[in-house]
Amino acid sequence: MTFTINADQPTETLSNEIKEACKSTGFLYLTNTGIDSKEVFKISQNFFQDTSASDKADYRITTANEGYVNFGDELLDPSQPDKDLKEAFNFGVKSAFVDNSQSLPETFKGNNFQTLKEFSTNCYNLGIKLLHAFALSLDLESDYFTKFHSSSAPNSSTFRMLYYPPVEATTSNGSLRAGAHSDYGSLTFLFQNSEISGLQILKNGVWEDVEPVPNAVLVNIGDIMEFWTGGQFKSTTHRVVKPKMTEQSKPRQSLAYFFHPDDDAIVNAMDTTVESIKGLSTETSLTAYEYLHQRLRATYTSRKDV
Ligand SMILES: O=C(O)CCC(=O)C(=O)O
Ligand SMILES: [Fe+2]
Repeated sequence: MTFTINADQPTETLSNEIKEACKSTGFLYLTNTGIDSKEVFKISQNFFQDTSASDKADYRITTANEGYVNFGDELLDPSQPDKDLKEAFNFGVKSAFVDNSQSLPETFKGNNFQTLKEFSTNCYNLGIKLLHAFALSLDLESDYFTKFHSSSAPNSSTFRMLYYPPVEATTSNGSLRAGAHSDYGSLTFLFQNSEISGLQILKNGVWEDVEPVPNAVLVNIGDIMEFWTGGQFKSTTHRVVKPKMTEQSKPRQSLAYFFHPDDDAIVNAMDTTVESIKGLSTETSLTAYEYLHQRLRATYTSRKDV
């Protein structure tokens, strides 16, 4: 993982710099994003560590993919025998922060709500800047992608807090904190608490460590963007393994912002010589909503909510 790029530069230059990263692994670190995640990490830590199991259960994940994912609930890679070693909380970006319709635990209300909402808005704005840069790097009109990412239309963008408890505090035999998967949307921003290792990407059949870079935001391309660009941008498989022995007494925390197109956006693969991308014919024309649910169904045959 060698790409570390300064976000604070004109979109035209940014587009030149990110092009190679998007076409090779689809993973890159962005520095100087201006997004401060410190408070959000604290809010997340308080929720996972100080909320009772029964209070958490009141907000159990819904069929709309919003709410609390209990430890042992999720299996990102269904070929694995053991569930992921993690807890999570999903905010539907539109329902939590635009419509105020997602029911939230007390700890996410008041000032904390404002902090979370601002963080989510900052991620959205950075996402728009990157989508402009993506379009320019492919010699397209600069609004080619952004016009399908309005902040208010129905969309599946999700802000997710992740909490991986200390390994020694769990009794599971599982070895993966997050099973191998690729993300589904346009792009993902991942904020990590920098001292805990474990994230890996699959490159040419080999798992490679992605070491955290302090104060940088990890960006990765999602499946829908890979399809949209006719396979030019890569949505790479990744996972989170248990950390080094010396770090196993500490939890890993991360914050993921999954940026998706509007549900009704029609996604067609650009001119391409590739016949299919991740099992889907490039002749197919789908809405972003249909695409997402097709991918979810293919990956999570055991999930009831799709
Ligand atoms: O927690 C992490 O570092 C990665 C999580 C991830 O890849 C995901 O939730 O999609
Ligand atoms: Fe992921």
